[in-house]
This record gives sequence, structure tokens and C-alpha cells, in this order.
Amino acid sequence: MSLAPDITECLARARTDLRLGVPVVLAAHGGGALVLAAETLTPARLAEVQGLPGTADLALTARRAETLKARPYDGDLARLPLPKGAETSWVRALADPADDLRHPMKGPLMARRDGEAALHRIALKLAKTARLLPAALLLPLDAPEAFARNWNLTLLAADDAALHLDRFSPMRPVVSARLPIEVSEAGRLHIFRPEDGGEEHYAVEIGRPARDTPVLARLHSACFTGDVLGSLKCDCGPQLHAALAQMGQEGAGVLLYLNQEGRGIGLANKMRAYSLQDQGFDTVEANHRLGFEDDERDFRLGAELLDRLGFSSVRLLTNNPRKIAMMEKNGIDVVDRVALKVGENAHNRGYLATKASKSGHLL
Ligand SMILES: Nc1nc2c(ncn2[C@@H]2O[C@H](COP(=O)(O)OP(=O)(O)OP(=O)(O)O)[C@@H](O)[C@H]2O)c(=O)[nH]1
Ligand SMILES: [Zn+2]
Repeated sequence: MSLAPDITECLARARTDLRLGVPVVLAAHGGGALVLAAETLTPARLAEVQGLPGTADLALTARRAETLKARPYDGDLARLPLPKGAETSWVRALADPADDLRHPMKGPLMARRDGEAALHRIALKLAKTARLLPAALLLPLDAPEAFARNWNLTLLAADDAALHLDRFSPMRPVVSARLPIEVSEAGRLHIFRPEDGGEEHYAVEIGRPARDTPVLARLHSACFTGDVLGSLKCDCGPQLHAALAQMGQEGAGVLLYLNQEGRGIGLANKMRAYSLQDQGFDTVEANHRLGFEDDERDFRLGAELLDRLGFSSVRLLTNNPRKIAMMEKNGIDVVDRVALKVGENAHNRGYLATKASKSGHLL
């Protein structure tokens, strides 16, 4: 047992560093890279990078690259060499689609074909899991360990980082307590905390659901705008309340409140997507223009929490077939799908139609 942080803990530190604008260092066999998140890049740090030997690359996801008409030669990402004397505004304009329509001509952008993209891939995953824009600046380093030590930067072994970024973090129960709520006086709230320092997630148990029969269950992804503010742009608020009400009526159920805001891109990025939707893009196109996939959520989480609570089979309240498939794949038997069609209005009609036509939601 060592007092030093392990790779999971170093990854958590790295995410915090990137959110602050502090660079991190990736070490690979025979070299490495300095990584800075595009969203938090400052002119001072960019100038430091430009004063170092070598040329930095801006790594963008293939989704963002396609919008910018840059070739994603690496398949899932593109590497764009930082032009000499480029300012943070160049990086920002490529990373953030806010001004795409006002200033469409950003290119021609010549993506790199030579060299390796493994470190760039790790950097983009780090930026995504830090809930930042998925774009990062990488400068090759000959001696990453010495560089990190010299500048007091978080150092990550690239192989370990790649492995752990794809791994699902175990969830630990923290506490549970009685919580009488409107739909049922017999409510109980459980708090779970992931070992990787990520967001906590919650489970609301209604009544005393038996563990040996299928439980009425809802996997609800956090939506601050819908759940709390009553936003009319989506159906989340009405779905949350209808699910709880049905559990109250039946006297038993479990609602998982998963902190995967904005289908896993975070609230700031969701608001960026809303801003793009005001420019005429639908919910899926907006995610793509930002550089994200349609849905960045990991539903292994829901299965893990149900398992932790002792449930192995559910009647799932959802219109999303992916949720059903992920439950089945991860050992939870979905004996029934219970449709949850509530809250359609003039503002969210297009959004619901897009979810049905592009994301396969059941009507
Ligand atoms: N990125 C993005 N996320 C959105 C948008 N509108 C709503 N969301 C998020 O979408 C998620 C909706 O989650 P769920 O309620 O689980 O909905 P679902 O996947 O459609 O599945 P069911 O409701 O079970 O049918 C929440 O995390 C919302 O914050 C949007 O336009 N863009
Ligand atoms: Zn919502």
C-alpha cells in the first residue's frame, strides 16, 4: 500500500487540472505529450507552449472535424497543427461552434496524416469526462517525466490512462435515509459515490419493493432545466413526476436519479447545444456540431445501482430502447417496458419527434 495516488486518482486530478486550465502530461513509450484543454486555454499558457520546441496539434473529435470540413484521418478524431503565431481565438473558434454560422470560413484546415493519435484520443476522453468541450491542444515531449516534475504537473502513464478511462468505475453506497415525499410517505433516498471521483448518483426507493419480483423502475438522467425549472424544451420534468406518481400509486418502485446531465455532456455543454438549437439545429445535430455523439451516457451505471440495491429484474418506465438493451446486457432482466408518454407541448414537439426519428425512441 502506497500513499501515492493510483491511476484512477491521477485521472481525477487531471480532470480537475484541465477544468482549471492547468496542463497535464501524458507519458508513453519513447515520448509523451503536454495536454491543455481548449476551453480553458489562456493566452499566457498558449504563449508558453509556443515558446517550447515542437509543433502543437489541436485534437478534435471526428464529429467536430466533419462540421469544420477537416478530414478525420485518425477515424474518430482529427489533429490540426497549430499555425505559427495562432492566438487563443483560433483554438476557441475551432473548439466551440458558437460562432460557426457568423464566421463560417475557418479553413481550409489540413489535418495531420502522419504520426500517432493515441495520446490525442486520451486527451479528448479526459476533456469529455471533465465535461469540457471535446478539444485539446497537445505538444509532443521527449522527456515527459522530467517535464512534469519540472513544472509540477500531473503525470499520467498513457497505457494505464487509456485502460482506466474505458473502465466502468465501481459505485459505493454512502448513506441512505428515510425521506417521506408527496407520492409516498414511505420514501428512502440512497446516495452512491463512484470510486473515480465522478458525480454522485441517487436512488429513490418508494415503499418496500420486494427483491424477488420485478420492480417498477425508472432510470432518470438529470435535467436541471426540466426537473427543477420546468423547462418546456424537453419532457424530463413531467416524466420524473409521472414515474414517481405511478410508483406511489402502486406502493412500490425505485427511481434512479443519474447525474448524467445533458445525456452525459454536462449542463454547460447542454446550454451550448440549446444555443445551437436556437440557430436551427436539432438536438442530435447540435451535439454533433459540439463534437459529441448523440448520447454520451453510460447506462452500465443504472444496472450497477440496481444490482447494488438487490434488484435483478425490472418493469422499466422508458421510451428509450437503448436503456432496455443496456440493462439486459448488464445482467438486469427487463420483463416489461412501461411507456412514459407525458409532457408534450408546442416547444418540445420537434425535440420529441427527433428523438423518435433519429434516436429510436418508441412512440
Ligand atoms: N445534449 C442534450 N441533452 C438534452 C437535451 N434535452 C434534454 N437533454 C438531456 O437528456 C436527458 C434525458 O434523459 P431521460 O429522461 O433519461 O430520457 P431518454 O433517454 O429520452 O429516455 P426515456 O425518458 O426513458 O424515454 C437528460 O440528461 C437531459 O438533460 C438536448 O437538447 N441536448
Ligand atoms: Zn430535460
